Amino acid sequence: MCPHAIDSPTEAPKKEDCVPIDTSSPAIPGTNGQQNDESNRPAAAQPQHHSNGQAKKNPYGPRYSDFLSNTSNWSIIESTLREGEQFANAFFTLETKIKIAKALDAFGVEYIELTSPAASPESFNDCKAICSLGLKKSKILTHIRCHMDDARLAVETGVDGVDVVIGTSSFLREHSHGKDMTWITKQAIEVIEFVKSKGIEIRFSSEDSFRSELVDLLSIYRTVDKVGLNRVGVADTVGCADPRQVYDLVRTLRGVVSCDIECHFHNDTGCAIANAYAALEAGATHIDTSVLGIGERNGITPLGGLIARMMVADPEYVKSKYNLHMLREIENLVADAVEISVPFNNYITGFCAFTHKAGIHAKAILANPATYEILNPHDFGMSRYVSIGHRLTGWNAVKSRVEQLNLEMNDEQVKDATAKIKELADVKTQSMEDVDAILRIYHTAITSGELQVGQPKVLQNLLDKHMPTSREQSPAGGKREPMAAQ
Ligand SMILES: CC(=O)SCCNC(=O)CCNC(=O)[C@H](O)C(C)(C)COP(=O)(O)OP(=O)(O)OC[C@H]1O[C@@H](n2cnc3c(N)ncnc32)[C@H](O)[C@@H]1OP(=O)(O)O
Ligand SMILES: O=C(O)CCC(=O)C(=O)O
Ligand SMILES: [Zn+2]
Repeated sequence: MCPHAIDSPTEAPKKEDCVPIDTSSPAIPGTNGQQNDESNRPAAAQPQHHSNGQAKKNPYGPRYSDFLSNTSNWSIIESTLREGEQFANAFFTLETKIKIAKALDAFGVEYIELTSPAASPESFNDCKAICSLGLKKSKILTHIRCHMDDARLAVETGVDGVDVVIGTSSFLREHSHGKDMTWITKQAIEVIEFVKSKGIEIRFSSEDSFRSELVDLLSIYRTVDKVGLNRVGVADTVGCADPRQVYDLVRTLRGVVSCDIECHFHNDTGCAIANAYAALEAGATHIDTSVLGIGERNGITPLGGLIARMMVADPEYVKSKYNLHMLREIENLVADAVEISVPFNNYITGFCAFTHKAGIHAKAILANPATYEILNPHDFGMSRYVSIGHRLTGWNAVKSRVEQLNLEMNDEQVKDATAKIKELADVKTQSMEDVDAILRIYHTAITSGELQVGQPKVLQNLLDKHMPTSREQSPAGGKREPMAAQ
């Protein structure tokens, strides 16, 4: 963790306290060796097949009634280097911006949005420098006010497109720029015509769309669409919208404009990913993201969270477009740059995103990972873990470890050893090393005849002799829950 982290870190993960089940774990009985067999994953993550060989429909994909849905046809406008720069802790040097831009390009985002060149001389220079990188996949956009001075600067930088924004809600019309809809419309047309005349892409967006009058929104969007532009944007600037409101507005807008529709969602009330999904269902074409969701206040739709959601809707489409194994690297890069930790519960890459703990879950996961996983960690270069050294463990999970350790034990013996692990874990969580030692001591004693099934006291004496720390209290009096995996 970086020294100036503003996140309150949870306890460091302990990968060694878990059983990695991706690599060599043998099957548990009665499961036909399927614990790592991803072909067993249901339609949520891959199409299933009828006996006639035809692919079954993904139950999480669009339904026939979703004729507007673009959940299998959408693009990312990655705004870490614009919205993300508005995050309280962000300061990006040109070197860092270049690293982030190259990583996003390698990941495969369609667009990278940069801070306005009007913000400062360095912002102007950085914009030019990133445009001259010649990225392979991502087009470069910059984000400006609806103002000719900003537009002139923007086109000088060499960007592929310009994202223009102006507030249309009464809040912003009164307190931000003080202009009415007539002025906004006239100004928008002038800026759009100018940017178009330079042969680059142009998008017009209404800031604070969800607190704007619908009639104002539809009127200005219809006007700019007639003028001709690449996209119009809808922005939930204060994070007030819910998925139903988003669906309704985007569906209405889809009937009014013929250009693409971009959407931008703040996460103040926790709806940023759901709103992005609802927007795509209603016919939006582009979603704004930032890495880890960083942005003004608590940020916007996170790149990883959007990917997680869209993988469920159409895994093959997402995999075909993006280099998913890079997600963790990009998140670490940005987390370091803005001096935060990746949250423990982060989508896909959080340290426990693919760690299974409770015995009931562990048994089923070992039989078929799709039982308790809607996403496959392998798709993102991640591993799955089963945590067993705690009081919620079960004999099936312990048996899987016994087999990994190549110890010959029957089910009765495994259950007996499991009871001991649970007894000890009632006092303190057992590390993977502890669990392995208990199992080895148990195995040796049972094989030599020193121990019989159902003799917990004899077993405890053996553990006291060979593993004197086995009953030690944890510093928190045995109440501390384990951290499971990395
Ligand atoms: C919701 C969003 O995230 S929108 C994007 C936000 N991004 C930024 O603000 C980029 C960084 N900003 C900056 O560097 C500065 O604010 C600048 C360079 C854009 C402007 O700086 P200043 O000229 O000092 O003005 P200041 O920031 O105090 O106020 C904003 C000005 O822009 C005007 N304005 C605000 N929004 C818009 C808009 N969308 N279109 C046109 N003008 C606008 C305001 O009326 C105000 O003008 P004023 O100088 O006549 O009062
Ligand atoms: O340009 C846009 O569409 C969005 C601007 C923005 O960051 C916001 O409104 O929150
Ligand atoms: Zn924003």
